[in-house]
Amino acid sequence: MGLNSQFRDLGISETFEAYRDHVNTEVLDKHAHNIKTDELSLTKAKTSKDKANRATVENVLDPRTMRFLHALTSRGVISEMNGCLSTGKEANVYHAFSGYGNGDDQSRRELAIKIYKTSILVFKDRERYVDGEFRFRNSRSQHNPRKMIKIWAEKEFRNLKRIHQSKVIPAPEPIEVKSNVLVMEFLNRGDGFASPRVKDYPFKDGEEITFYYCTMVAYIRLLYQNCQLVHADLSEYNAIIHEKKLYIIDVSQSVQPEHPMSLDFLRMDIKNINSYFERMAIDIFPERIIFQFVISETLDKFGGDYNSVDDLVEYVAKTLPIKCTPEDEAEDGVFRSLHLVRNLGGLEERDFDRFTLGKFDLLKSLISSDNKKNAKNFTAAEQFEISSSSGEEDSASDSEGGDVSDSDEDSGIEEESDSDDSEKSYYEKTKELKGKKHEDKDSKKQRKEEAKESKRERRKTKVKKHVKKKLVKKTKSKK
Ligand SMILES: Nc1ncnc2c1ncn2[C@@H]1O[C@H](COP(=O)(O)OP(=O)(O)OP(=O)(O)O)[C@@H](O)[C@H]1O
Ligand SMILES: [Mg+2]
Repeated sequence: MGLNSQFRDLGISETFEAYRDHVNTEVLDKHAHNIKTDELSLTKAKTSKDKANRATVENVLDPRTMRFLHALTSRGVISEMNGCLSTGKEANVYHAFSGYGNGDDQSRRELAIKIYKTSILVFKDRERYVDGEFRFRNSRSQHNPRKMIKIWAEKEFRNLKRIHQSKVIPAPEPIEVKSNVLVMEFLNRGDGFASPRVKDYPFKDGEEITFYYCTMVAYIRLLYQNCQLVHADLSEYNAIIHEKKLYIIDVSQSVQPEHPMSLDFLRMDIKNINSYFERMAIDIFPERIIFQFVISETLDKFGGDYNSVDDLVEYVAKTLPIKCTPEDEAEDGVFRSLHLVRNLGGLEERDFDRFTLGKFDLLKSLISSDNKKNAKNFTAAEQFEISSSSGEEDSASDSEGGDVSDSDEDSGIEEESDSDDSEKSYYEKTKELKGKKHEDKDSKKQRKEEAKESKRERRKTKVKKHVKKKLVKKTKSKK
């Protein structure tokens, strides 16, 4: 079955011209009652014209969008517009052709056209992805949804371009962007159908599933390290298997690592990918371990090429430990609830509350193998904040020479606490057991005494909570 019949089944098989006429008629029919045909009043006429121009069909094809499509046709970017491949919450994706040849003509090419919906509601929660993006600092128009959508389409175009040009991760080639219309390469299965999403791919066996899982994990790292991006909506729906290769799509919401929420998005991506592959009944890796694998600049015992997908996939498959025990699950549970803070700029008031509840962690304590290096990366002011807000972390490294697992264990989880062991979370306890299981009674006692003493000392010079808040506010307002 060819594309045309595929689209016929969808009820759409018109060429672009016919399609446009059809759509325009629909718009007229739908909004005829709004268009005044009686006596002309200048102000009223203006309103009516405005309404008709903004009326949308399927939330996508409003007359403005049709004009952009027409402009792309006039410029030869699109020669023929076909049916709809996907109607989503935020965008519809259409199939189209460029060029006029009949198969053997090189210029004839299949395209995927993603048209962002111009309805306002859907885009409401999207600001958080654009907010905090350095690249979009001047172009944010959060009060104008149409401008917002334009930014959104441009963002997807730029992100796609970045990924495509990196040549390390396959992605559809971006071709054009015009307002809310994005033109890109169409990933074709070869028989007229779009290549399947991971969700729909008919995997042969567990080995094949594991291969794509490890590839996905390697891609998350490459996206972060090479493309400087966190996908932020990664799932089995937003990856396509095309010619046996995994392609990443739908990158409009992707952010750079500097984005204040990038680490939260990264953690969410890892969770989504893990939960899909877990359902596919293969062994998966702990989320925290994948997180660490993604953000660590260098990898332990890695002799391969950091730009090579194959080398990274091999490393992932051979090196990352399998998630198998209830403790692993518990650790991931805590990992998901940690508030990830990259630096002072990301500190919020709620951090202090979370901190006292034991849910606070700092990036540097999350990635144990990068601990020392990251600690050095904090500026003096940041160090001050960190030490004043996470006393235990410092006391641990003071008293124990900054030993990696120890500072990890004590990473500021009980700031104000005179809390005893019973108040500690399951996670802290298991971590402690793991880190200190070879310690004898006396040295344990001594270590605890030292820690208590150092806590006592620290309390004497402790910065009060309200002072800390003020300090953070000051730092923020300086930015
Ligand atoms: N370049 C492409 N080639 C082939 N198929 C594509 C291409 N781009 C998108 N698709 C198909 O269209 C679907 C929707 O695309 P995409 O994920 O980019 O839109 P979306 O923003 O997720 O829409 P929504 O989230 O609202 O569902 C994909 O799942 C995929 O099946
Ligand atoms: Mg999608």
